[in-house]
Amino acid sequence: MYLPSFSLKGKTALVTGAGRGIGQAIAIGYAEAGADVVIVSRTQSDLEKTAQLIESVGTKAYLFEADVTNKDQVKGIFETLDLEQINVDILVNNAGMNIRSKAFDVSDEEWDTIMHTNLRSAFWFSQQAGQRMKESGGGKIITISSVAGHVALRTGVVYASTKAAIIQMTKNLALEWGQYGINVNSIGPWYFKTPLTEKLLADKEYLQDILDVTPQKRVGELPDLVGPAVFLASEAADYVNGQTLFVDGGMTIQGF
Ligand SMILES: NC(=O)C1=CN([C@@H]2O[C@H](COP(=O)(O)OP(=O)(O)OC[C@H]3O[C@@H](n4cnc5c(N)ncnc54)[C@H](O)[C@@H]3O)[C@@H](O)[C@H]2O)C=CC1
Ligand SMILES: C[C@H](O)[C@@H]1OC(=O)[C@H](O)[C@@H]1O
Repeated sequence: MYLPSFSLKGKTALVTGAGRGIGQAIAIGYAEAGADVVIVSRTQSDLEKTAQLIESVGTKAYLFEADVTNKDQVKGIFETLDLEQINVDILVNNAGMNIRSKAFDVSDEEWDTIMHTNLRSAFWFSQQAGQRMKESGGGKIITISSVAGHVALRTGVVYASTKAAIIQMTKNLALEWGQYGINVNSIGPWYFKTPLTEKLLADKEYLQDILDVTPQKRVGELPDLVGPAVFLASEAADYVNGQTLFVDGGMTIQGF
């Protein structure tokens, strides 16, 4: 038999920023693939909506209203999961944000907010989940990067730097943790319509600029991202480690 399983039945996934957008889509997609899902975000009402959608599919949702830039709250999530004997088999570091300032205008506060939200929080969650995965024999860690970590975009140098750092952090964690049966990979999306990008994508000229550099001539639809996220979380990707999978309609190979 050659076809490995793409099912997540019997697994528990933790998804940060699962209250809306890409994180919510991945959380629901994981539930559709059979996983129970620990969902983390700052907004309880968003979490409750996602939980309802997960439970309508028939798996369990565990809600944590938390700020991923607060280390005590991050540690507290894992301490609670330990007490409830809930093992995280799959971690998706998705929470992220952007302030699209020009380089000359970036303030120290903006630098800190973007770096802490996008990069440091992913490292903290990876440390917490990775330690437990090492003890339990393995697991999957997936961090959401961006094409902005691979090619230069006009959407801000700090954000791009966090996304490039995620790509390298993914390689280094895979190097250290592969021996424990932990697969550490990253997904690099191009534009997908979410609250983060809605306003930009509503601007017809901006959207045309995007399509002009996208071989598939469309922005991503959330199922386009959930498929790769399920693949990387499943047994089908057991020998994929340290990689970044760009889900971009061909944008990163666009030449002229
Ligand atoms: N939408 C897009 O076109 C692209 C998005 N991405 C990345 O995908 C990820 C998700 O993006 P979207 O769903 O579009 O964004 P979004 O803004 O729609 O959702 C982000 C989620 O993260 C949560 N979050 C933000 N800061 C947080 C904090 N400090 N603590 C807890 N939760 C926090 C928000 O509450 C929200 O639920 C981000 O890492 C983003 O950089 C990457 C490439 C393209
Ligand atoms: C594609 C990028 O990750 C995305 O584009 C935006 O405008 C967002 O702020 C992100 O940078």
